[in-house]
Amino acid sequence: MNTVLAGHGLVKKYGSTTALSGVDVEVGERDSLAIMGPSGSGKSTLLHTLAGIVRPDGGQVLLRSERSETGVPPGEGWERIDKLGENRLSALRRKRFGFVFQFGQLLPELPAEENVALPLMLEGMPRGRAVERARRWFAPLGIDGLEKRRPGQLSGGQAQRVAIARALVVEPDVVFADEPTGALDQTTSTEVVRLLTSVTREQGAALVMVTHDADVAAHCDRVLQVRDGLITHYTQYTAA
Ligand SMILES: Nc1ncnc2c1ncn2[C@@H]1O[C@H](COP(=O)(O)OP(=O)(O)OP(=O)(O)O)[C@@H](O)[C@H]1O
Repeated sequence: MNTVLAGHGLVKKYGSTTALSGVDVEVGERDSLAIMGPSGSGKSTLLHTLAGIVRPDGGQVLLRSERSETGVPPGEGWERIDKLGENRLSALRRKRFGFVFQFGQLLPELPAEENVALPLMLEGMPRGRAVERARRWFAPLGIDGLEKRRPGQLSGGQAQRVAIARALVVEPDVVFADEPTGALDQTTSTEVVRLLTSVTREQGAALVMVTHDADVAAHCDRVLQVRDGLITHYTQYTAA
């Protein structure tokens, strides 16, 4: 596996609650990892720690450095993202990570194409170019023709596809998905997770997904079970 993101010995405490008790986890290019476990077991804390949203109390989060033009990572090859200052961390999150949540969290007043273009505009790309780039994602995600619709005019499954397009538009190294199918029926959920895993893989990105649904998790290469802040089980579906 060509590792892109790794957490080593991750510990996170909230007062007297230990949400993570020393977790080791890695994801690689084109790799998809599902995180499962009972409510309160530490799944979201693990995803947020890997994504640089929650800072761990112990351990390290390492992200492979961006490749230079020669293809060789500069410096030592890894960024300790748990040690970065807030400004660098949020810039890195915008550029190198994509996020999909349970409810797409699309901006209701903007048409779908502008919702997808938003991360590019935040990076300073002019609106016209960003929207043109955003439109390219609609056909691969099976939502062409819906570019001008506002989120309120989309079904739950269509809105999640727009959210997936928005996560991928920056060509991130890692896509984080927190219960991306939690609000969808079984059939739509299967369609959405199939797209999420296949398009992420085609982009060469890694996928880290929290889900309660074993059928959804089975679309990932590996499934990790968390209980009381510890990994209790790994299932490998395909050779990494
Ligand atoms: N911001 C916080 N402040 C205090 N305690 C927290 C905070 N976030 C999480 N916790 C606690 O840490 C533990 C792990 O929470 P986490 O949200 O990671 O679990 P989860 O497995 O994602 O749960 P669920 O499936 O219910 O979303 C729980 O006991 C939770 O109450």
